[in-house]
Amino acid sequence: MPQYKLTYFNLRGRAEISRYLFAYSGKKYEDHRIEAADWPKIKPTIPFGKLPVLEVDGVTIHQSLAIARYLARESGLAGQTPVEQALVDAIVDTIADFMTLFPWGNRAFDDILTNKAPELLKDLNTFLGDKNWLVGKSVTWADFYWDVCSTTLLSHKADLVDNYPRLLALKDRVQALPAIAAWIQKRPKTAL
Ligand SMILES: N[C@@H](CCC(=O)N[C@@H](CS)C(=O)NCC(=O)O)C(=O)O
Repeated sequence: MPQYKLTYFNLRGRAEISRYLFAYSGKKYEDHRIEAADWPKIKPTIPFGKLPVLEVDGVTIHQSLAIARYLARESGLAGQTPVEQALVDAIVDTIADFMTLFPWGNRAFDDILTNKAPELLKDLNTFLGDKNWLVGKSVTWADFYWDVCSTTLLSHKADLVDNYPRLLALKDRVQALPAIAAWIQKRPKTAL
């Protein structure tokens, strides 16, 4: 079993999708959380100077979605066929595009949630339809990514998904997976 070390700030943020994947797969890893005050001295030691990074037996992988995709492939959560894998990636990229709209900490945040989120939610809801999972017949990391990102969005606007009970039910389904439920219970409580 490789030695894994995931380094990020003490936030859910861009590392939480990988923490879900570790939790679900049961793989042991070091959940290394650095203090924001220590970042300036750590940054020059990190390839490409951004977090998260995942060290796998001494190899450092950067970019949160590359890390998560790698973990998902390792655990059979990346889709069962090449087409499913492409659809999983497309859904993740769609949600990621939306998340990158946010100037975090800026007042425009509320405008985006009110004016831009409905388009994404409508399309995701249509894509989900009456299926249990976004892609294929079993859970994938696209379902995890929806749960992780929407949890952050809902912490800013609690009624954001109220018009989409199937998307809310999908969150419940993800959070009811025993390994995910156990992780949510024990993870450090952070605002983001
Ligand atoms: N696309 C990259 C973005 C990485 C990124 O912007 N990370 C932020 C934290 S969420 C960071 O390291 N900020 C500190 C800095 O840029 O010095 C990813 O998904 O990993």
